[in-house]
Amino acid sequence: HGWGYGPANGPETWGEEFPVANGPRQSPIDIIPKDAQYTPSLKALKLKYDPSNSRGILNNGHSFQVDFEDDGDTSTLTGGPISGTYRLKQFHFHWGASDDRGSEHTVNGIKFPCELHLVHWNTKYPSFGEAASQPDGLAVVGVFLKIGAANPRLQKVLDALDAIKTKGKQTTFANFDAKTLLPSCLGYWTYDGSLTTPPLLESVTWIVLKEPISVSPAQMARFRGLLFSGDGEAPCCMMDNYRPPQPLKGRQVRASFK
Ligand SMILES: NS(=O)(=O)c1nccs1
Ligand SMILES: [Zn+2]
Repeated sequence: HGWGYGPANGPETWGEEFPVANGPRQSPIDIIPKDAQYTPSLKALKLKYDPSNSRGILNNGHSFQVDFEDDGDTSTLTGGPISGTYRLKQFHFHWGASDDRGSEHTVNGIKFPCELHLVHWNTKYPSFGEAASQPDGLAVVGVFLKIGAANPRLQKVLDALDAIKTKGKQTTFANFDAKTLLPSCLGYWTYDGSLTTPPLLESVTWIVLKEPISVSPAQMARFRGLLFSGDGEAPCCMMDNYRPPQPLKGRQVRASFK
């Protein structure tokens, strides 16, 4: 059986098959705002997403993701700490079994109940796969979800989950504007890191937004209705699908805001 989040195949075991798990630029990390270097030369994030690029929503057995058509430069990330143009490939979430945990990045050791990742790849490379093996290949925007009022922007995503309950299920997911999932303020922390799931490739420029978006307890319960397991297998609830913070190993975290 492959990697997962259980006692036998979870984050503490990933280094056996993926030795980079103990590398110099692993993610996520604990962000300590007072240790972040305010860098006025950091540009504002420019996110231009075309809703017509959304394709489908898939339960991949580790999380669920919304996939985007990335054959052209219609849904892109530019500005921020990166140079060039990065294309939106997919977004997905990580969450906990209860509202006291679930995020991958933490802030002053505080865990959020959920974290959204918008995954982009550098168009200087021919494909996502190629980019994923390059030190400047990927840029992931992380957004914290904080318990509060129900978030109407999540509704379309949540309503699609009943159709992808088990591993491998997917359904069409058209005309979704990923921009609606972003908070109003785009202030961010940024650092050099990795994928937080195997193969844990050290190719990600992380851009973690300071302002969370809201999610209600009832909405969180719907994430937890998904299954890690496939149709006909013993049902295993999809929750606690997060990697804990990794050693900073001397890396600097920069802030786009004071
Ligand atoms: N959780 S993550 O955004 O670092 C990621 N892992 C694999 C593809 S994208
Ligand atoms: Zn992720």
